[in-house]
Amino acid sequence: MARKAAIIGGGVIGGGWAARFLLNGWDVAVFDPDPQAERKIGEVLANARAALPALSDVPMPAEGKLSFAGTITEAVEGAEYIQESVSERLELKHRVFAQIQQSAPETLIGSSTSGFKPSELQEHAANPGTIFVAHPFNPVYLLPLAEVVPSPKNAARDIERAKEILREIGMFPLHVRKEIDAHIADRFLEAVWREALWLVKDGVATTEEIDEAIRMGFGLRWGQMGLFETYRVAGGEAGMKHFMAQFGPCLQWPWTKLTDVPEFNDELVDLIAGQSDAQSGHHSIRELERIRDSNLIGFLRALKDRNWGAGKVLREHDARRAVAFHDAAPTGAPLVMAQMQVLPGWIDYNGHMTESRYLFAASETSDAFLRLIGAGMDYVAAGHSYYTAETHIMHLGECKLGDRLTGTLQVLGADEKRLHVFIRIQRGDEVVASLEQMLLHVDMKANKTCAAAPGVLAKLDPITQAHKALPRPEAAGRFVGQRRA
Ligand SMILES: NC(=O)C1=CN([C@@H]2O[C@H](COP(=O)(O)OP(=O)(O)OC[C@H]3O[C@@H](n4cnc5c(N)ncnc54)[C@H](O)[C@@H]3O)[C@@H](O)[C@H]2O)C=CC1
Ligand SMILES: C[N+](C)(C)CC(=O)CC(=O)[O-]
Repeated sequence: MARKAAIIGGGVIGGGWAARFLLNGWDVAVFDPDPQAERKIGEVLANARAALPALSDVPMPAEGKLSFAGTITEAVEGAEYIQESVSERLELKHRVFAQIQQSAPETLIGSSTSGFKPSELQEHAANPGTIFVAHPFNPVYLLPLAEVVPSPKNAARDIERAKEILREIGMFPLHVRKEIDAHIADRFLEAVWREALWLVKDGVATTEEIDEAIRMGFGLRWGQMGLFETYRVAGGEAGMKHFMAQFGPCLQWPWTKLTDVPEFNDELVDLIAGQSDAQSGHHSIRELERIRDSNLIGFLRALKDRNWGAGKVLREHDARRAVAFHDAAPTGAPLVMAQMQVLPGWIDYNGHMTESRYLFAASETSDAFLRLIGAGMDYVAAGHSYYTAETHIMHLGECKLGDRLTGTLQVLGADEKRLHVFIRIQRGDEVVASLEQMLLHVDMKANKTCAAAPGVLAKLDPITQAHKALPRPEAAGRFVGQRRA
């Protein structure tokens, strides 16, 4: 029998909660008077089904059953857990809690509220001790954080049970020990939001410039080390105390319109530095720098794979250097088309780079070559592309975490429809894998081969001719299991 959660309020956030519970195997009953609620939740659920499983490396549980209740009473019947996500109006939340507790007086109720304190939510409640804050972040089905904020009226065992339920659906329940308006995260968001509104209002920056300032810089840092660990590293080997000493005086400078700041004194420095030492002191600064850099490489590669934000910048930089490199460099050698680093997610249970990542590395190499000859994303968007029809991979060496790899490409032959290449994945001068591939040029709409565009062939031909002078790789034409000479 699946466990049941009740979602009261099925908008942006309630829909996300419903998806999070459903995809983790819970049955979900939603109550929302909006006649569009079922459609809207269906759209959120479609997003979640397309996204959440991609984060899992184990099979997802069977999806729970979704139902839409006609009343709050029907929704909460038999529910083990209730999440309230109605509009951010305190009197509305009070009314909803009262309706819930008429039929479920003992069931835990998490509120998605962005800013009300639990003690405010609990006012007038028949059983205030079951109401607490469980504040999520949009999209709830992907972002794990839920700020769990109790008041003294909540029993510790109830809060621990609520936190365990949130963990079971893949969330990170951050226990906020002292209730305050907007909890922890929303206070940061509000501070940044208000400063951003001033910058736009005063004509200092546009919304786009502010977003670029975030996602090209500190946004990447905050996503993997937050604020304090980032600044600890920024303090260099002298750590947080040095950082505080250097940047403490800034608190008196007009660096923000938020002017209510704590007095900068030794007590504050010792408090911050002491907690930073307790949080991160088990790593040296150099270790933190390597962890930071490895995390940022993973983030940036993920963004590059999607050609988004800072990843778009990386792709554009590659394209510029590729053209410059190949315009200048003689094409009488295999073309160096890709550089990559073996990331933690590439390591398999044998402790080395997993086999599929060699094909990924070759794909990065061939994709870069296709961009070089004008058959990149814009060419694909116009309806033509090269599809890989055949690959022979030879695994020649083990790659380990952190190895820096290079992908080179040699054209073995080409005509208007076919592109026959030999790719080497190298660690320095060592070839750790070779891949012989045949790619076919395709009309994607007709889904059949066709001649490549004259502009593409014009860029491909000189490389093909130049590569005829290269020695044919010994492994070219081999079949699987063929004995080596
Ligand atoms: N939108 C966001 O980025 C975030 C919002 N929150 C919080 O989540 C809560 C919901 O916000 P959103 O989902 O963004 O708002 P929303 O406007 O998308 O959804 C609110 C839903 O409540 C429904 N509703 C209104 N009265 C109701 C009632 N008596 N019974 C049941 N449903 C009722 C509405 O029909 C609507 O579908 C708010 O407390 C908000 O502060 C929390 C985190 C992020
Ligand atoms: C803007 N906001 C206050 C609704 C933001 C949140 O509450 C959390 C989030 O998802 O950013």
